[in-house]
Amino acid sequence: MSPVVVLVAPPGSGKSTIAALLAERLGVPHRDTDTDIEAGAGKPISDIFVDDGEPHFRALERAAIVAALEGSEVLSLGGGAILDPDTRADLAGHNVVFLDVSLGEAAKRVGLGVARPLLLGNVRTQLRNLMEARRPLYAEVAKLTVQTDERTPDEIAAEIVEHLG
Ligand SMILES: Nc1ncnc2c1ncn2[C@@H]1O[C@H](COP(=O)(O)OP(=O)(O)O)[C@@H](O)[C@H]1O
Ligand SMILES: O=C(O)C1=C[C@@H](OP(=O)(O)O)[C@@H](O)[C@H](O)C1
Ligand SMILES: [Mg+2]
Repeated sequence: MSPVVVLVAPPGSGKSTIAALLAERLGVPHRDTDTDIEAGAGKPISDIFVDDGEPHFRALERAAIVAALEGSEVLSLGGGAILDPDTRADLAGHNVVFLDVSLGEAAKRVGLGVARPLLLGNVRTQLRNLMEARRPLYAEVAKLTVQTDERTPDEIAAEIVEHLG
């Protein structure tokens, strides 16, 4: 088995939102590795970062991805999933879509909450650094890139469904 489609991209691009919509349209379940990690750890990602540190979160994330790639859902990953070279290699055989987003739009969408611990402090600066460093990695794993600025989640989901045939 293999996921119907796997969404990768920076925080605020809309991975979790678009994956849920896609799943609804395609009549298959939605799976989000961040949700799986939180369920397994019994606490939110922000607490995992504070209590156990980022390396521990990345280890949980890697395990969640290995398990999810065995499934057949619409899959949304966390923004940093592609930092792991083994994950990038594993994604090679999958239907991976990169949801592209500008810095300004991503910053607007994530807001100032504590749910994304890597963005704490100056959200815009953190996001810019992270997007610059990761852009080549998203592009490397993606079979399709979809622009999300000034488009509704419904429009984006429709474009992806069209490409899936
Ligand atoms: N195309 C879009 N236009 C406007 N807002 C969006 C769009 N896609 C997602 N959002 C909003 O942006 C925020 C982040 O979306 P989310 O799906 O959590 O992103 P990710 O999982 O990539 O971090 C949510 O509040 C969501 O409703
Ligand atoms: O970019 C990252 O490294 C992260 C993105 C988050 O997911 P979203 O991209 O869904 O916000 C979440 O996995 C964690 O806070 C780390
Ligand atoms: Mg998400």
